[in-house]
Amino acid sequence: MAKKKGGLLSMPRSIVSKITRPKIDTIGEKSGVKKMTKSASSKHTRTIIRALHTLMKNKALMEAEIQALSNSLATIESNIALNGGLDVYQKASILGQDVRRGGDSSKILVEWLKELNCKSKSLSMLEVGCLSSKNFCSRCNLFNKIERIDLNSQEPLVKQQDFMKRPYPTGKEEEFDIISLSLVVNFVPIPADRGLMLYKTVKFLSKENLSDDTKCTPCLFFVLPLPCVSNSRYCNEERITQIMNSLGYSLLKRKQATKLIYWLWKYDRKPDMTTIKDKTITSTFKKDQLNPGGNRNNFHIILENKLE
Ligand SMILES: C[S@@+](CC[C@H](N)C(=O)[O-])C[C@H]1O[C@@H](n2cnc3c(N)ncnc32)[C@H](O)[C@@H]1O
Repeated sequence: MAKKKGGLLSMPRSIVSKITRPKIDTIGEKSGVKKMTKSASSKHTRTIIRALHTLMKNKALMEAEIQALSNSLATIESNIALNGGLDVYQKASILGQDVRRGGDSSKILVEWLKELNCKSKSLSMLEVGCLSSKNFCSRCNLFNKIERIDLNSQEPLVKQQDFMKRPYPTGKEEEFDIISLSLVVNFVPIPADRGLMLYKTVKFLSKENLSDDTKCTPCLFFVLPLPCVSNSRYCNEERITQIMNSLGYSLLKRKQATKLIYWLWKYDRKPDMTTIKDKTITSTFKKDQLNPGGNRNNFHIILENKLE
């Protein structure tokens, strides 16, 4: 449940707040159980007994909390299953694409690539969160290689793979000119994982043309539902720009539609010039209240200092 390992740090705060520390930490250690003799004072024995009571009370509290959390988890899981899970969600997304935005988002990517004179026909792309191998970019003749992945593949041309667990490239042939993250980052439930996902994109991009202003690759096509930046307490477009800049990206194209926002970001800084050095980024982005107020959502992206 909690990420940090070790002692109280790993417990939910609700539990920790109810836990009282016994005066001695561990029964049976130096404090005297083993050495206890008839001569032990009654004060000393009372301390040991009280400590054990406290530990047992803490244990019972924790077990009750774990049971409650496990019940809540089971309810959430059964609700997900009742709604058909990811599979039904994806089928609804495929059906919903045309109605929602007059075609799939890759149409905008292709328009932009053409506008930017990216007509090489030899581009490679990694499409993360791919629902269909028949979308616009698959029919546009700009790409000579498209690798499509999804957590739950809907067809054989889409590989079932979690981008977060994809091994990093070991050579140029495993890198891509373009990565597409269309409506995927908002799908990731944990804000720090959203940041990690964006960070990981740079690992998979080709480093060729990095500082060549005349080229539009390597680049990232990034799409979010508009309310993620227009109506979130903790995120706005400026924050997205800061995060992307800190990762070495500069904005090439932007389009705001009624429900979605699209960006094309060029990865244009040599690794030694970026803010990422030795797996540490100098700028960190936390859950800062940027737009306080009611009727707002809580979408945000956390970019942590230390990255894998
Ligand atoms: C809302 S759909 C978007 C699909 C499509 N890209 C679009 O723009 O319509 C989000 C998809 O992202 C996929 N996804 C989320 N996290 C992922 C990850 N870590 N690796 C691969 N796919 C992921 C989900 O399985 C889901 O199919």
